[in-house]
Amino acid sequence: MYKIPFLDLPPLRAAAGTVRLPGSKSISNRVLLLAGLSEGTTAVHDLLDSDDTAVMLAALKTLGGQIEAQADGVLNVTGIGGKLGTQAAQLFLGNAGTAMRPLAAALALLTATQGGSFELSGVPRMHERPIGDLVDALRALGCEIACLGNEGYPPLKLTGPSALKLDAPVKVRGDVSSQFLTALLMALPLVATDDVQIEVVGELISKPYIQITLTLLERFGIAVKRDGWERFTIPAGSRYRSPGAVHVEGDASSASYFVGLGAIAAVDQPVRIEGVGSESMQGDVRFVEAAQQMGAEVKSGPNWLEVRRGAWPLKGITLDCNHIPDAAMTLAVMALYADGPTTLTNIASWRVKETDRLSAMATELRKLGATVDEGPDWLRVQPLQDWKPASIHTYDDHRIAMCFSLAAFNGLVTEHPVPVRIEDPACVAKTFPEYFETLFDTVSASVSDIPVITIDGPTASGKGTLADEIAHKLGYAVLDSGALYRAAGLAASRAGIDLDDGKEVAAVARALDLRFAQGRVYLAGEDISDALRLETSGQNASRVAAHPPVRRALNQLQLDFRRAPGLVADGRDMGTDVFPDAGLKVFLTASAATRAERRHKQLIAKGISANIESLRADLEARDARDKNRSASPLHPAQDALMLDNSAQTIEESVELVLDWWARRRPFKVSR
Ligand SMILES: Nc1ncnc2c1ncn2[C@@H]1O[C@H](COP(=O)(O)OP(=O)(O)OP(=O)(O)O)[C@@H](O)[C@H]1O
Ligand SMILES: Nc1ccn([C@H]2C[C@H](O)[C@@H](COP(=O)(O)O)O2)c(=O)n1
Repeated sequence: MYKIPFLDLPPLRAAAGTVRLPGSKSISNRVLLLAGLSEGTTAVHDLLDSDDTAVMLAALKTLGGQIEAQADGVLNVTGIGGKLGTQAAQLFLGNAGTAMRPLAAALALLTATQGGSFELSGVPRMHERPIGDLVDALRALGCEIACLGNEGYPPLKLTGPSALKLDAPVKVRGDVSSQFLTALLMALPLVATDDVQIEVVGELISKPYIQITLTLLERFGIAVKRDGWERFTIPAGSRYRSPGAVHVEGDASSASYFVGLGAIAAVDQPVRIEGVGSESMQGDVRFVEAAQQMGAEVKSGPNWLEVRRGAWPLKGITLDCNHIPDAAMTLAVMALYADGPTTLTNIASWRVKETDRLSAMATELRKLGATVDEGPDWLRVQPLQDWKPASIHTYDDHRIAMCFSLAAFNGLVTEHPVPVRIEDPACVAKTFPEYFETLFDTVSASVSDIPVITIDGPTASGKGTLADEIAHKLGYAVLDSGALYRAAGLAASRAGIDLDDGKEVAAVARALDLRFAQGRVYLAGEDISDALRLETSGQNASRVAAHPPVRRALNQLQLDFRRAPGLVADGRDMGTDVFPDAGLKVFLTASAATRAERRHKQLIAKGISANIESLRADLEARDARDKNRSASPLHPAQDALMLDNSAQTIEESVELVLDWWARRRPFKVSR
């Protein structure tokens, strides 16, 4: 996951490949609660691992549930069998509506019948998300609930025991959030000694989510009787029983980004999405129909989808999105690529989600240059030709971060493509922690659009340290090109080849079986990272690097590191020869004395004895060879910025280079 302040998406061009979706958030948290309330142990397969499921799991543990993770990723949840394991607790539920609402209802009823005192709280935004209609329904049943901040909003305090009145139908509003009805449907089986009726007041929104609730309740032994979408009856004697094992479907709302991706950019090959398909129980799978209306070509199987671009530009549509409230946000960004306006209606529920999504979508789309009109429950988006480089604020809302990634394909409709900045990309942790990694595995960009920062300079000037830090802060990949020359020198000397024989060493370099993973370097499967850092490896690298055939042999390997979202490359000729079009070139130096001292410290820290004078002599000899060779000698590129860090800390160098980079980015918002 990219835990950085912002992630810049370069202009993207095409998409293809297979995406395995993380588990559905709605199903995951419902299954966890039902398993947590049941008798027996439930083996939960393919559970979503995210912020929202983490708070639910923590709450269940506090209430007496037992959670055990198996080595294969399956989670065994042993439920409380309807009996509270504690009489008092404070539960922090983050910004997880799928935890706050149903837990509040279940715990209110259990507290009423078994006694206790519980506080349910969340992040500040959770305390702005209404829960009053559910609280009213629970109070009418006899539960004692106090709103500790504003009336009708969390945090909540539940106390008991108190007498429950279950003989009259429980009334709950269905037109603000369907989660209130879901909460009652999941909680009332805990106390249904007689039939309990729920009556929905107002038109029920998001019916597919209620269908998920009913389907899962049935799996846990509760056969709710449904009379239209207005009346539901929990049968007398209902009791939760574990079904033994449950498989969580992939998240259909998360599928929408890849369906959108296919519709926009899968021209040659489809985007295949695994985890949801024609047999999905999730309502958001019907997003596929909306994408088809906009022009997508979609094939499907029971739990997969394959999406390609059909009509292009996409077709503007008008759609009542009541049945796909979450996925519909993706349509608002797809609309930028349409042939006419797209109007999304019946989306008032957007206003009470992680943020006021209606207002947020309109604001952020306008930053891109789009013309957007909004009403209390609708949004109209015009197609966009004149794109502006925008820094998208994400409001701690995973779906805003994910759907705006589709704006990075603007190069398909404009001659002047722009990058898109996604602020706080880690907010995707709510449902799809690896979203951006998955996206980058599925898309391609024009090489010249992928940003590169080069850091060249003499040995021990701190290039690697600076490159790693900058790359980490920007979410970019790193190329330590010296490691390639070091590996070539190591492999050649192990093979007994004369290091001055350029042709022979080049043959070795061409055949190198190198792999880079988690900061380590592997040669034919062997971890050679430590061997590469030896001083002899540095000297040997400098020798083999002087041969033009060796440099040519390693050239493509270096170019292959240039992948979205970007690259920081360090070496001797990164800015001069390998990436001459780099967006920022830094030439990093420090005095020979400083560099010898740093290298000395580095070696001593590793437990390797070293002499500072001979280190200095070695590095000066290496500098001289690297500067004076004919092939790609070490010298600053004409357009490089010079940085002597002799008197700087690492942090100061990093800040300075990030500042130089920020000044070259087209975004208005400063770091
Ligand atoms: N600005 C700095 N201030 C103090 N120490 C630094 C600074 N930059 C780097 N160092 C330290 O200097 C040592 C050498 O840095 P590093 O290995 O990054 O250099 P390099 O240029 O990549 O070397 P090589 O070319 O040999 O790979 C490290 O121990 C690092 O922590
Ligand atoms: N782009 C590069 C990178 C490295 N080399 C050579 C010259 C260096 O002395 C040697 C080791 O590099 P280091 O790991 O110390 O950065 O490799 C080069 O010629 N061009």
